[in-house]
Amino acid sequence: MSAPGLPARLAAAELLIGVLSDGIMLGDLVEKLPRDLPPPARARAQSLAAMVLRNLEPIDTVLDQFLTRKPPVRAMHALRIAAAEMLIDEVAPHAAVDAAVRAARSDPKSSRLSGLVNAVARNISREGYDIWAQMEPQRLPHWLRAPLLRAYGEDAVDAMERVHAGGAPLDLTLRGEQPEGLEGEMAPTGTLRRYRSGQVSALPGYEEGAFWVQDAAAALPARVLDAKSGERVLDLCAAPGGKTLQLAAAGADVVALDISSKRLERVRENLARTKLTAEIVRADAMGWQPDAPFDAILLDAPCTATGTLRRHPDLPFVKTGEENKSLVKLQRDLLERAAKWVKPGGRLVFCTCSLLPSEGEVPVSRFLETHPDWSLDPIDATALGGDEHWVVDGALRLRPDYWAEQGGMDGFYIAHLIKSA
Ligand SMILES: C[S@@+](CC[C@H](N)C(=O)[O-])C[C@H]1O[C@@H](n2cnc3c(N)ncnc32)[C@H](O)[C@@H]1O
Repeated sequence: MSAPGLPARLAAAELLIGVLSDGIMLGDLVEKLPRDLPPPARARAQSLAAMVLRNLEPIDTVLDQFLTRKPPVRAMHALRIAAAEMLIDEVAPHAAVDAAVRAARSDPKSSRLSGLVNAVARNISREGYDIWAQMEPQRLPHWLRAPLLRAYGEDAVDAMERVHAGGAPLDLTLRGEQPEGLEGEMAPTGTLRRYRSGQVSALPGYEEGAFWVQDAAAALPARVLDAKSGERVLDLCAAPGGKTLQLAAAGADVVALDISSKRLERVRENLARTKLTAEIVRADAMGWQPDAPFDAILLDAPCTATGTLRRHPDLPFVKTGEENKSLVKLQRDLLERAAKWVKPGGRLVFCTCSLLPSEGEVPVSRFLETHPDWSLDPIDATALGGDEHWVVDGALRLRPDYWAEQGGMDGFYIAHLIKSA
C-alpha cells in the first residue's frame, strides 16, 4: 500500500489532536475537516487516526524506545502515524518515513523537529517490527474493563481487546439482491462484509440505494422484531436510521422517532437514497404520545455505545463512564413509556449497543419483574444464522470477540418482549 498524500496525513494529525487534546469525538471532528479535502483523503485521514487510537498504547511503547523525551504534539502525531502505517498498515517504510518528515516540515510548529522525526521514523523502520511483535493489544480503560471483567471474565475481555485492535470491516445490509460488482463475503446472518476500506459512496449500488452501512450485529434487532408487511411499527430512537430502513424494507408502516433533528437528516437522506418510506417524527420520546398503539416497537435506546469500540476507538479517550448513570435511567424510562404504546398481544424489541449489563440485562429483567403483563420471548439465534451460545437467558448477548477471525461484530444486547393479549 502506498503512503497517503500529505493532506490526509495532516488531517489525521488534526483529528488526533481533537480527540486526545480536546476530547471531541472523531465523527464530530471529521464533519469539520476542510470542505476542499477530497473524499478519499478524508476517508484515509479518518482511518489513519482510528488506527492510531486503537493502538496508541503499543505504538507509544515502540516510540519510547527511540525517544529520550516526548516531542511536541504535532511531531509526536507525525511519528505515531508513521509507526501505524509501517507496523500495522504495511505501508512501505521509505514512503511512511518520507511522508512523516514532509508532514513535520509542513507545519511551522514542528518543522524544526523534522530531523528528529526522520531519525525516529527510520529507527522504527529498522527495529520497530520486532518490538511490535511483542506488544500486547491496547487495554480498555479501567471504567470499562472492570465491569466487563465481572460480566465476562478475563479471557473474554482479552479477546475483545485483540479484536478492538484490528478495527472493523465494512458491513452492508442489502435492500434486495446483491448489486453486480459489489464484492464481499456473505455472513451467515445475511450481512455483506467487505474487508477493504474505502469510500462507501463510490461502491456499486450506492447511488441506487441497494445497501446501507450497518454492522452485522446492529442488523439483528430488526430481524428479531420480524415486522410484517402493513404492520404499524415504531422505530423509537431511530437515527441515523439503519433499523428504520430494515423495517421499511420489510413492508411495515414505520414511524421513525428521534430527538435529534441533525441525526434525523441522515434518516431522510437514507430513505431518499434507498427509495423507502417512513414517517419521521422529531420529538423527545419522554414527552411524546402516539395517536394509536403500535403492533410492534423497536427501542434502540441511547447508551454508552461500548459495544462499538472497533468502529469508535476514540470513545475510551473521550468518555469517562460517568455518562452511564443518566443513560441507565433514560433507558428504563424509555422502556416504561414504549411498553404503554404497544397493542395487547404486540411485541417490543429492546436493544442497546452496549457491553454493560447495566444497559441490557439489568433493565430488562427489572422491567419483567414489575410488568406481569409482559414476557420474554426466547430468541432462536440459529434461525437468524447465528450461534446458540449468543443467547443468554433468552436474549441475544453479542460481543465484539464473536466472529473474531472475521473481524468481530458490535457488542449488542437484544431482548424480544411480548405483551399479553
Ligand atoms: C443508538 S442511537 C439509535 C440508532 C438507530 N436506531 C439506528 O439503527 O440507526 C440512539 C438514538 O436515541 C436518540 N435519543 C436520545 N434521547 C432521546 C429521547 N429522549 N427521545 C428520542 N430520541 C432520543 C438519539 O438522538 C440517537 O439518535
